[in-house]
Amino acid sequence: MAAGGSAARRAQEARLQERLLREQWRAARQRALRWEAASEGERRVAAQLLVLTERGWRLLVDRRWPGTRAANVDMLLIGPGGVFVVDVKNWQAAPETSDGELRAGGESRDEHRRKLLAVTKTAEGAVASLGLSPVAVQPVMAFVGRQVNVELGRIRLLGEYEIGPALLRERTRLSAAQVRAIAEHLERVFPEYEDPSAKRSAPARGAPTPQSARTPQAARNSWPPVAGRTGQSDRAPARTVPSRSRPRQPGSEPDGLFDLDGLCQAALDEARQAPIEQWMTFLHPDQVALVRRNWAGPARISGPAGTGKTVVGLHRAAHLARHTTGRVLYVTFANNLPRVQGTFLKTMAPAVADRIDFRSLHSWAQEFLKGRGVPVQLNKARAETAFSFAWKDVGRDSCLAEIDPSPHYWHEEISYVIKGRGIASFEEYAAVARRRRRTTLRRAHRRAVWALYEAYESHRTERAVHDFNDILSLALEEATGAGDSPYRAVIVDEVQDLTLVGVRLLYALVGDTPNGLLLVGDGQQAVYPGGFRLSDAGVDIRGDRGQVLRTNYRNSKEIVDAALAIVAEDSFEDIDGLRTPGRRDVDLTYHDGRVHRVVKPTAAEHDQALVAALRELTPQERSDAAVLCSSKRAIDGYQRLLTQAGIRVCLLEHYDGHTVEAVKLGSYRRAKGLEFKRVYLPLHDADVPTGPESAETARERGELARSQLFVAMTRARDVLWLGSVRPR
Ligand SMILES: Nc1ncnc2c1ncn2[C@@H]1O[C@H](COP(=O)(O)OP(=O)(O)OP(=O)(O)O)[C@@H](O)[C@H]1O
Repeated sequence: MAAGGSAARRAQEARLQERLLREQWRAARQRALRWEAASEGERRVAAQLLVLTERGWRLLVDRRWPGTRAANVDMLLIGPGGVFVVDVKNWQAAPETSDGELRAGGESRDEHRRKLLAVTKTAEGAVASLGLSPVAVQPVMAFVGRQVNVELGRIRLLGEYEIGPALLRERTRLSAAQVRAIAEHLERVFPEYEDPSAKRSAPARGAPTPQSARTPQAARNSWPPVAGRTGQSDRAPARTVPSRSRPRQPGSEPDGLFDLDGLCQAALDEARQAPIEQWMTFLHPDQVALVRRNWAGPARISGPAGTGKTVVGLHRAAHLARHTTGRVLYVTFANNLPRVQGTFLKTMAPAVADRIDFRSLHSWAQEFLKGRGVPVQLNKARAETAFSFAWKDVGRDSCLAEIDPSPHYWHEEISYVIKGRGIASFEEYAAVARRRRRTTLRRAHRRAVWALYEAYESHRTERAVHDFNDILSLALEEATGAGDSPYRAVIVDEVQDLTLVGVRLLYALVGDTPNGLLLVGDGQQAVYPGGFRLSDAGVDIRGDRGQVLRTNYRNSKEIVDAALAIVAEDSFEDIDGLRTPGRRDVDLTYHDGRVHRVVKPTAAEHDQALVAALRELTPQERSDAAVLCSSKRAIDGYQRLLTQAGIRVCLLEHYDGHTVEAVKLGSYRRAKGLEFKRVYLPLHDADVPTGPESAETARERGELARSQLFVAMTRARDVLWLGSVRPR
């Protein structure tokens, strides 16, 4: 559509929004004015919130705080944006926040903050029993006659006129059915309050029941949330900031009760926002229990693909940030995943997002070293040159070439076994169990590898450069015994992809402190060579500190079966040392996904079929689709092909979790931890050996290729497109 056309459409939408809001506002105002059951302050705030009930929200007013004899909760508001516990304040003096404390008129009012947090906890407990994540429950203090919009820890302080727009602007977390179910549950848990000292007057006839201001179904449904595009949260990052509260300017309030402009703007913002993924809010009660569990030391969550490990990890991060004052590090091996996870967490738990660092291990280690004044000269290309020289000098003509003439295998041996494990002497290397390495190396071979390693180190230091392993080793040295860790807790996602030195480094940051280290991952999804056992790192996980998730929430049986068929013969050793068969049992909950196999006689026809399949999709469907490839060359080729075909592409390395109207394109490895409604794997079987491999190194490479393909296949929720070329 032309720019002018879309501007006209937007203006028309805005006019329509405004007209409908005006009608809803008039209806709500009439009801609020007739409603005599509440105090003046509550009535004024409720008047603001009643307009939300026209848009699918449910308002419970003046409820008894369960477990107390006489305490009440002013309001519980349940809507598409989540559950809000609202405490109304009609104070003479403006609220102030300083050093995390609530004050007014120069005096501490912190008991009000503590009470609101306590009652919020009760509400969290109530919704947790429905499988709703506690992070969806937010405490709000509403100030009558004030203009204020600040945060005090996780509490939002909002003025009478800000509260409606602010809550309306919240992203959609709950469906209409969920809102209904939660409201009904909370209505039971928080019964109507009866003031023991004075009975309040009943509402006027014809007015809605004040304790549960419901609207007729038709009216509530007249404003279903509209799926929009931006996916951006426009809330400021959560922090405690000085109060900017000031009395409302006379004349700035339209008609005394409502800020119609604010509501209109909020409604438009809401319409532009994409619906939040359901999974960010909902957890199974078993998952809620893990999120809240108190662990006396390091803990681990494992389980097959799609079983909610990351979801639990993210909620756990939010939970820890909420219940401690320190920072939380959420770390993975891959570069792009932390950006995506950070975006999800910000939407899910904005109040604590600024206390959780989402980082890839190497970028974090580099920054850590920089902060400590340790010079780092990371240079991948020059380090690789150093290895090429070393191979030429001492590798190429050694006994290693008999096992595998490709320098690549021996480069991996140095990276993942010697340097990845921090091995410092030949004797140590000679004795080490080379986890997940298939070749049998006799002492003479190990000597040759060690000579190659020493030559590499000498060429590397001559060039004064570091490789990625050096960064981790330097950081480990720096962190060991430093005693002043910047983190209260560390959560490691996809832990199976780390090297032993990487795990030791993260362990050094928090040690055995309670709730300090949480390792999340699945050995079957290892996409890098080599490996380690937790015991090698000295991490002791015992009893209930090792948890296994078994319900796959992502893939249908057809997709899981196709993926498991690839790795069925590959048993694997996980980081606890347990050997597990490739074909694992998993409980399935999702039934709609299907596998679409496309076999063509030539590469050109195969690629045409891919383009045709992508062209069939609507723009919305394309933004939920990913084309994944096993090599960089294939990615470059498909990027050209799709772009020429007029299909917009977003490389996975640029994807940050916000919705983009483009097909995602990237490698199997970069797709780790992500998921898409449609996954397209062109030439998926081209590089994957299926028969028995004779050479040990080929066997190892085959296993790794199958693991990577397995990871790529299990990213698919609704459609898994598998392309192959088989000449006739
Ligand atoms: N209790 C739940 N109810 C519904 N969906 C859920 C639940 N828990 C997780 N999910 C969904 O299941 C999918 C997989 O979750 P998640 O990515 O956390 O799994 P994972 O175990 O980390 O997967 P992988 O190891 O394959 O990366 C996500 O779409 C998530 O939203």
